Amino acid sequence: MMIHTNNYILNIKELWDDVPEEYLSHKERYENAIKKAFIVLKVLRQLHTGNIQITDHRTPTNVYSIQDGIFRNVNPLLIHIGLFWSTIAAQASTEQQAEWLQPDSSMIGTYVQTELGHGSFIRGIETTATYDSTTDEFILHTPRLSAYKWWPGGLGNTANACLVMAQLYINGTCHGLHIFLAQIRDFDTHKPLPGIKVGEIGPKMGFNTADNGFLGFDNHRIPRTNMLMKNVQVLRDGTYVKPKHDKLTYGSMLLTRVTLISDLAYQLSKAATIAVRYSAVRRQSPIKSNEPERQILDFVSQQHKLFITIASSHVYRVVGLWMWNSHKRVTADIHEGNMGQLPELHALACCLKAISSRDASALVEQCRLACGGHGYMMASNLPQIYAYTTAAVTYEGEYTVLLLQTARYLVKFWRLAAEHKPLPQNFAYFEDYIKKNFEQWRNSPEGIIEGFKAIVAGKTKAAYDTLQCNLRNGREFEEAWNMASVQLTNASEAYARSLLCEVFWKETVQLSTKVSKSLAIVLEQLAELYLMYWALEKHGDLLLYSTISRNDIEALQSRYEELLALIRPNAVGLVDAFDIRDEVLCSTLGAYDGRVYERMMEEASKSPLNEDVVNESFHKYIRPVTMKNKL
Ligand SMILES: CCCCCCCCCC/C=C\CCCCC/C=C/C(=O)SCCNC(=O)CCNC(=O)[C@H](O)C(C)(C)COP(=O)(O)OP(=O)(O)OC[C@H]1O[C@@H](n2cnc3c(N)ncnc32)[C@H](O)[C@@H]1OP(=O)(O)O
Ligand SMILES: Cc1cc2nc3c(=O)[nH]c(=O)nc-3n(C[C@H](O)[C@H](O)[C@H](O)COP(=O)(O)OP(=O)(O)OC[C@H]3O[C@@H](n4cnc5c(N)ncnc54)[C@H](O)[C@@H]3O)c2cc1C
Repeated sequence: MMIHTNNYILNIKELWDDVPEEYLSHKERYENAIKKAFIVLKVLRQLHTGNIQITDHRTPTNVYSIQDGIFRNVNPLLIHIGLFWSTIAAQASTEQQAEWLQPDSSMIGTYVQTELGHGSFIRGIETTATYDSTTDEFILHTPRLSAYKWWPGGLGNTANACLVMAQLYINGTCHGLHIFLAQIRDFDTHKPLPGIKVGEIGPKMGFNTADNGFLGFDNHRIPRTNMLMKNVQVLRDGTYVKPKHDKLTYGSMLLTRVTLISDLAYQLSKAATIAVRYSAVRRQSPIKSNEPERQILDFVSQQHKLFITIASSHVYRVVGLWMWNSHKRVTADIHEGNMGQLPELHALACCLKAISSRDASALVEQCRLACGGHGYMMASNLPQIYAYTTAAVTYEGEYTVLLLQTARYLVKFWRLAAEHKPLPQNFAYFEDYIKKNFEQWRNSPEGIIEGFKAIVAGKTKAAYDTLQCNLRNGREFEEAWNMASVQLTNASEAYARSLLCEVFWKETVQLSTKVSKSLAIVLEQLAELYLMYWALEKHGDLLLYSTISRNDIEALQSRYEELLALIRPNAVGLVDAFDIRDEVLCSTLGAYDGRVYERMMEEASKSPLNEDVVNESFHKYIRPVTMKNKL
């Protein structure tokens, strides 16, 4: 069968709610979401097996993006689809993949890593997998409360299998963290298997249909062949065959961090679409007293809040794709046994995941605030987008922890520079900074990119010098590192921003040669706006570390304001171009037809509190008090 994915899914009636999700209980929400999740899974399986074929050439991304409308919250099978499958595909041996990756598999899985006691510091994970050579099995065990797995999506009620991260023990020796496939529920009855304690962790700020769960093992046995063995093996006699790189086990986190950048770009484009369309419909106060009230989008301060969100969505889409391609390249190298590029990819993924999630949540919130009171309504969908987006600052590597990973990488290169050792081309600017080869400031995108590099060099130097000073004062390295950690994260953040500016600008300039002249102009305006915005935000750093002057900053401010005016006529067109359907936006404020007030009234009429003209609580609680006072 040939289908158009969007039309096909939009026509599956059971996927679309009559009652808004907010009015359901925690339990009803899950049950509603899981019903839909299995309809979506069926479509994905049909696409995978070729039983249905698409005419719109964009799946599974298509299915992925439309699911935001179907669930409004989160697909409880997100981790099954996004992490369980992909981890098996990346880390299981060919034989294991052939067995486990069957399209008609009974396994519904999840990725079980974090524990009550440890999330960031995964070497501290306490769950053990002890090899028993007499039975050729691993014994999974949760030694204490803090070792209970806590958080995995889909674990609470849905999954019957999982990939568990545990400390591998063979003959009393700990070989560190490894991944094991464990069945946790009976495939037929869905009851937890003996030795398994599993449940759901309760309501959260968002992700309330994600079915996050807890899990404990009481000496639960699994076959030896259930350890993921592509990169590392345990042989029948208990011989341990080491991986080529000891962080290959962390590959799923690396991949998800890369993928997340594009997902956050998409969340930003949703928030921008809602806020810009609303700002074109909403009129509030005239600009000149004798004129009619203006669209709020005409207020320059409103443009300042919103156009950076449009631009940032483009930045993260471009940089997300750039990282995706790097990941593909590095993975191919790793297959050939070459691990050389892995540290760089890890360092880039860490800081870009950290900054993209932090930017996205701040900008989504900015869009919500830009919609005034109406942005506070759940029916605007901005609170849900915010709750979803802000979670990404924490999961898959917490913000500060990831920035500190990138800082390790920067400090290594600074040390080389300080010792006058050869540097890779992309860090040649460290040497320039040390030699005080400062470029004359240029008020142009290229000039700003150079300025940002000077900030990276300056902040890395400051952090490095503090580190050295702490060491000279007798501190141990880890303590000295901790004492310098504010400066180290600042250096990492600056590095991420310089990468974002450079990659976005270069990719835009390249893209501009391939599109129409009029489109190229708008794309370059957006890219320039992004660079100017951040140069102005960071003007203090530029004054400290580059050759910028006060006059240059004033000129940047004027150009920035000019760009806001140039982008204004295209603002609605730019968000329309994100091409997000109303069914996915789920917003009274952001629908294509602009019927904001009508939709708000229609949504309000769905409130159960409007079902009775007089709510029964009046008779129970209000009237006895108010009538008594009258007497
Ligand atoms: C309809 C269907 C469509 C389906 C589409 C799916 C699309 C998916 C899109 C995604 C969208 C949404 C996803 C939502 C999912 C939410 C689910 C969330 C899941 C999770 O959160 S899982 C748990 C994640 N946990 C973490 O991330 C923990 C963070 N901590 C760590 O990663 C590490 O511990 C660390 C990075 C802090 C390092 O710790 P440690 O072991 O102590 O190491 P160090 O001593 O610091 O470093 C040692 C050296 O190793 C290097 N290193 C570390 N990590 C890596 C790595 N991953 N790769 C390579 N190298 C690594 C480190 O740099 C050090 O090197 P050095 O010594 O400096 O040379
Ligand atoms: C919505 C959601 C979904 C999730 N889904 C999953 C899942 O499917 N599977 C799974 O396994 N996990 C999942 N997680 C767990 C998630 O990966 C962890 O919460 C995350 O890695 C952060 O770890 P933590 O909670 O232990 O925070 P902590 O590490 O305790 O962080 C708390 C504070 O301590 C600071 N801190 C910690 N260590 C350091 C350090 N070394 N230096 C400086 N500061 C430090 C942090 O910066 C932070 O400010 C999910 C979490 C959320 C919120």
